Amino acid sequence: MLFTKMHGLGNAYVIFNQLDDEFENQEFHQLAKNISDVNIGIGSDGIILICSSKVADFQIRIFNKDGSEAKNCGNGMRCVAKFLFDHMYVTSPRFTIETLGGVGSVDVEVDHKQMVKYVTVDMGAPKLLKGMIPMIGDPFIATINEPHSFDEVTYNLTCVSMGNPHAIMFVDDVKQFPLENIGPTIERSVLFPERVNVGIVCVKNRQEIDYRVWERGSGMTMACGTGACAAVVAATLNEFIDKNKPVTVHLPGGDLTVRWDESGTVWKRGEATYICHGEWEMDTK
Ligand SMILES: N[C@@H](CCC[C@H](N)C(=O)O)C(=O)O
Repeated sequence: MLFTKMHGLGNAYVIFNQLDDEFENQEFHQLAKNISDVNIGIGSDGIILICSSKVADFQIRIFNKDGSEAKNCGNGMRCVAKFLFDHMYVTSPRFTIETLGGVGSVDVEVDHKQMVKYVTVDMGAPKLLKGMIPMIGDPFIATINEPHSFDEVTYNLTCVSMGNPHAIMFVDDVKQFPLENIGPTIERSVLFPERVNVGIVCVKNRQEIDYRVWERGSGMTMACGTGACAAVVAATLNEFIDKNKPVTVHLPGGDLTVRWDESGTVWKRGEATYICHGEWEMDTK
């Protein structure tokens, strides 16, 4: 089966184009675990399948490194948009992609070789109520700077769903904060029945934030597109930054520009990059 490995700011996915060549009888959860493994597979943060859609131009399915299926993937959307436009599955620079979290539109910008360099994704409106995250507690209230204790330490959480759930904390220094240790505890806390992506944010000024993430199902990654959007929404809700102004999000893998506009939509712009193309040997697994 032919694959393309791509990354969005170091958040790497092995992409299988199912438009021309479909997997037969595959157990995708196990496949994602095998492929993502750096020793017995290709090594990635997960896999993405590009499929046809009844409601949008294309559909993607996203599987994390641990085999769990995710509802949305901001970096994956940019990678898939680049793949589809560069390989001429679409000629219009604007098209739509369906995920389990809904339909988003993408706008591509090309370089001098007519290859996609930047992609802007309409990430939709964030969901804030606990019932929509989902998170235990009153389903009709939002979680903004709410104290919760994990491993006997209290952290203030702001929770945002961008199709997938994010718990955001504000810290003084994202590099010094021990996210590797506390991330897995919060991810699997009883507070979050579907687990959660855990992000830390340091606000540099009203146009710039630092962000690091522990991803549900994939662990530490170099970037998370939905997480960067959730971080900007959380920083706005806590009045550190302003709605409708573009914010540069500095991630370990590079920068994204995110804007939460007055209509409620979150826009995200950034790069997508090829790593390699190859063939996955189905028979040997
Ligand atoms: N890295 C992605 C998000 C992938 C899914 C996430 N781990 C989840 O399970 O919700 C992104 O760029 O948004």
